Amino acid sequence: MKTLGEFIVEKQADFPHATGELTALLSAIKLGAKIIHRDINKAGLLDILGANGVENVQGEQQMKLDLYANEKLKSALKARGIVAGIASEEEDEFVIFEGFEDGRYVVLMDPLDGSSNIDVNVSVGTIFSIYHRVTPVGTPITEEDFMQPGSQQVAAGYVVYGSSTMLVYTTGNGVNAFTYDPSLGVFCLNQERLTYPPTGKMYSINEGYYVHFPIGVKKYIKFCQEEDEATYRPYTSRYIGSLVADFHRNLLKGGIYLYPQTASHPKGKLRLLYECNPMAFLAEQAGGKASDGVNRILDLKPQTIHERCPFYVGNQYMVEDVERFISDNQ
Ligand SMILES: O=P(O)(O)OC[C@H]1O[C@](O)(COP(=O)(O)O)[C@@H](O)[C@@H]1O
Ligand SMILES: [Mg+2]
Ligand SMILES: [Mg+2]
Repeated sequence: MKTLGEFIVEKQADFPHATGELTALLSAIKLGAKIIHRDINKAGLLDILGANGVENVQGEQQMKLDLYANEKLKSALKARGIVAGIASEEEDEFVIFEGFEDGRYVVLMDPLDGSSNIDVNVSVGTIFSIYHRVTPVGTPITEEDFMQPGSQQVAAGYVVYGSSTMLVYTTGNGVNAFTYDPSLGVFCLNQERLTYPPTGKMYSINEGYYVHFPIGVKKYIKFCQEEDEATYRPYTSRYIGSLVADFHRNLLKGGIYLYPQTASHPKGKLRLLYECNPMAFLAEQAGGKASDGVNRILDLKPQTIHERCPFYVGNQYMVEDVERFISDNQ
């Protein structure tokens, strides 16, 4: 058995100039994940279930669980002194860690993904994305540090709080997956260099918005439902409604996740910086592909912290199929 801590330190040895900072940063995320795991598992007992996720954690002030996750991750990251600031789904603006201008990293995160699923005991997640800052170390960070294309990510990953809690991450050298053992308090390696299976049989999309999808996506959905033995169609439809959980299942079983433009979200719902980019990095590292329907996600140049984009991610050939349907039906 190998723990996540041991694994990270072992991998650090592959980089002779490594300072240990990224190792410490990943440890901070690991700690944040353990805290969130603990409190999500007690959600019912702590009376934090409710229509809009309003909760009262540990007898303290009322806050939503995703805000609580945000605070826990933020303080775990800040305590290490190596992160100069963060951007988060739960923060309107990026946050400067005062006094930590020497930090070389910035972190972007979705502290609790799919949080509406908490109320019904369905898997949720945490997503993180790590960059080297582009402004000089020693100065306050600026928005520029967060407006980097996803191709510049140093590391990215997610934690899925499911029937077990798993942490899956990449530093650009393959995807590694760890399962949390709560009795020991450690994440244990269970798959190194994880890749998509060669064939995918699942498609994941909220078909409730079908009438508003671009025509190419509508035709792709019909394609998924047609019978064709050679290409394993019809595919199976699976949609949890937590990006992390849907992505994780498709990574293990093979499949595609789609979130196109809809009437309520004309640019797509998912956020480029802390949902699409980290998942795209993982997907590519696992031999898959991520696209906005036309462009590679990791090549997009962000304009604002919370910007959204259409998202298609999964087995490479499946993403290419949907891209073809989109381009043929412009
Ligand atoms: O309910 P919809 O429209 O299908 O949206 C589901 C998507 O929205 C999200 O919940 C957005 O994430 P947050 O819960 O972090 O806001 C994704 O996890 C998920 O894939
Ligand atoms: Mg989310
Ligand atoms: Mg969220």
